[in-house]
Amino acid sequence: MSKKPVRVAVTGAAGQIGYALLFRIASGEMLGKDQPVILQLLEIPDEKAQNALKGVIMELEDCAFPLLAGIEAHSDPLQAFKDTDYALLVGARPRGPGMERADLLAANAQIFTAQGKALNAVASRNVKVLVVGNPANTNAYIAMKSAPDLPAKNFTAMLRLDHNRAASQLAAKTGTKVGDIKKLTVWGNHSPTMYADYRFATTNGQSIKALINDQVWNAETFLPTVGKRGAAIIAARGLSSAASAANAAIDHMRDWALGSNGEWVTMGVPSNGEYGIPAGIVFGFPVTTENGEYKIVEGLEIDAFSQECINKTLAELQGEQDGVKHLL
Ligand SMILES: NC(=O)C1=CN([C@@H]2O[C@H](COP(=O)(O)OP(=O)(O)OC[C@H]3O[C@@H](n4cnc5c(N)ncnc54)[C@H](O)[C@@H]3O)[C@@H](O)[C@H]2O)C=CC1
Ligand SMILES: O=C([O-])CC(=O)C(=O)O
Repeated sequence: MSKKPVRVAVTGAAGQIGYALLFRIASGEMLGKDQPVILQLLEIPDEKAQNALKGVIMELEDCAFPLLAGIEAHSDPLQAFKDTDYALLVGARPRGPGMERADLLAANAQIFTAQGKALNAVASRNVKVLVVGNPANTNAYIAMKSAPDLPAKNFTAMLRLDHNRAASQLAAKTGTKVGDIKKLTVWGNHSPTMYADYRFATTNGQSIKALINDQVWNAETFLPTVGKRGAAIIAARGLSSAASAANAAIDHMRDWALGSNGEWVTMGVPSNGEYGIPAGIVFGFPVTTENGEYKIVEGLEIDAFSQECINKTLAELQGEQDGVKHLL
């Protein structure tokens, strides 16, 4: 018997990430080739954005995806999030000329407060939320705080692009295949302060740290390359990462929904105090996933260098959280 369709809400659906994301969700790459989906798409109530969304919907129709059981276009989050099982919050206010970080935080705080409240009011009580729009960790924190009737653990932020970027750099450095890399993680904020940590990672069962054996490369080449990769893409393309961001969103949601088969993946999730990260902070952690739930990998040793990196990214997140405190 065929499965009942699930509802997938995507915000910023007419944007660049949306264009790289929707077709893959509709073809079954996120939730499985046997799972029908209804897409509930949200864009701002602006003629140009709504027209662009119509065009994307026409293209989705023209793909004749057998798993696509319905498509809706909305400009109101209370409609877009109705009964939704999955919510990918991609749309966010980009930084404009002369805008300071605090202005960006305030503009996005408004968006994610409203969307958190709407999820709280109308989404499935088990909705799984992924925040992609930047600043992703803090936006996820705002949405979570604005949705007190939903489980906090259902609000997550996207660190998977950083994880995938790190895996790719390590595969190149060790001359091995990216698919052979296990037990990699990225701690902290989705920003240049994130700490990509390969101390536990293996490739074909061999320790990557032992293979590379070069802390100067780690500190002076690897970490800045992964941390500044978003800026490098913008410099090269004139636009920020879109296909790779959409790919990471698919990876994040697929693993959360369908399981990681015991492998570590990185998710930004609210801390329960693990590794000394204050409860509630949405932080990149190593997790394993099973039966639609994630579990933080605990008990890893944190050495002095790693602690310093974790403290730095935590301090940045706490600064962001302080910057929006008065709005929550
Ligand atoms: N977490 C991560 O790893 C990454 C995050 N990003 C972030 O993802 C976000 C989206 O990126 P792009 O698709 O390239 O941007 P984009 O500007 O091409 O598209 C964003 C879309 O969101 C819409 N939007 C804005 N506010 C909205 C709201 N309140 N409700 C619904 N829709 C809204 C806009 O109309 C626009 O169509 C940006 O914040 C970007 O910085 C990008 C790459 C990686
Ligand atoms: O850097 C940006 O603006 C987009 C982003 O988050 C990334 O590519 O990691």
